[in-house]
Amino acid sequence: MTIDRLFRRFKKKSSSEPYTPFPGCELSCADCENTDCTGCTCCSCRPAVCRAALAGNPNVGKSTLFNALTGLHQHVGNWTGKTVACATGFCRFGKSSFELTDLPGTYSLCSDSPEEEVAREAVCQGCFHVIIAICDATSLERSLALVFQIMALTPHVILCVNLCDEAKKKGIVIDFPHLEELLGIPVVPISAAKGEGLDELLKEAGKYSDDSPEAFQSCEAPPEHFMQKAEEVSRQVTVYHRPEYRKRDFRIDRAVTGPVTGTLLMLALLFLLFWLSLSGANYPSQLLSSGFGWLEDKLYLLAGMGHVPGWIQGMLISGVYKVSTWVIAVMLPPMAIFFPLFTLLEDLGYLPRVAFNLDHQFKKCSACGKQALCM
Ligand SMILES: Nc1nc2c(ncn2[C@@H]2O[C@H](COP(=O)(O)OP(=O)(O)OP(=O)(O)O)[C@@H](O)[C@H]2O)c(=O)[nH]1
Ligand SMILES: [Mg+2]
Repeated sequence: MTIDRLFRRFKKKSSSEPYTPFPGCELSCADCENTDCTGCTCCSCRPAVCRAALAGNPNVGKSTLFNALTGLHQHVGNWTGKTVACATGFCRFGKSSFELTDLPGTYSLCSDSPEEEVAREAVCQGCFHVIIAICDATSLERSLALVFQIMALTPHVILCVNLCDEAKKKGIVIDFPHLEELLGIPVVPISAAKGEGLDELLKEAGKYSDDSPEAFQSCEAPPEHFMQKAEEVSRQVTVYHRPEYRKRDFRIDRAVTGPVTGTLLMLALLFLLFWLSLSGANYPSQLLSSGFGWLEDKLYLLAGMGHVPGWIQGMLISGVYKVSTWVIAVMLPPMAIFFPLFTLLEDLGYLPRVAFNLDHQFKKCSACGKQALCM
């Protein structure tokens, strides 16, 4: 997709000043109107780039926001731990240019898993003008703990409350002005998947571009201290209009992660998935192979009419054609069944529960439950 098409696409979403993704350009001038400044000669001044980090718990939509703003394609999915290394992208909003860094999700700045260390190092290095701390509107109490940890290190924090569309669906109402008052930092509600609230977020972030980044010490306070504060603040600003939604979620969660019910359900679902992929694939496989067989006869007929030498017919039709179509007929149907079903389970949020259920067993082999999803 060309920059112009991207520009037009993003322009449509934005009501006032558009944000414009552009490829890696360190030397973007705030006054330069070019969307791609690579090799631009009019930028004689130093770049006015606001470096912002997207930090937050796993699965709160950091990469979704990063992709929406930069036009890049970071891996997005409904389970935790997809982003394991920092990714950088650029975008522009009005006269401000932004260098955005998508960090791996972390629950705390004191954690010691490799990807969480990457996030901690990035935040503490102090190379960002502002940290955009992303929270999940549907579970504010959990996500706010990390925000408090970041706030203990730097005042340059914006709280971005994502998944507001989901919260609305579940009848969760958050008093954002009160939250802003309690925290003393800007709070911007967004829905990254729908591209809502992104203008306001960039407007807030742009205000920090003149501040100079500074390095911080890693946080020393115990995470429990921040968790308590997070619960308190969340209780004061959140109203649940449909508590039955929460209760139903809890009940389902308890069933799918329970030691007995969770394991039985997981085995049954995995069995069903493989059975559907293998048995269900037989019919389309047969159909494909008879179709390819019919085409093979026609190809031989055509080759005979064209007086193609027998050894070339054998090499091309019995060799290349037959082998490739055989592989397609055997491999394509199971994949066409397995991957959409797997994606459905992912979107339903079941895969993180599988990772949770298998974590204990995987730990015994010095691995972790998340690795089960790749197997
Ligand atoms: N409904 C809704 N879903 C969203 C929104 N933002 C993100 N999601 C979904 O939330 C899930 C997680 O999004 P990611 O962007 O992968 O989350 P992440 O924070 O980068 O996760 P990690 O890289 O694992 O830390 C995906 O299934 C997204 O489609 C939103 O605003 N609304
Ligand atoms: Mg991510």
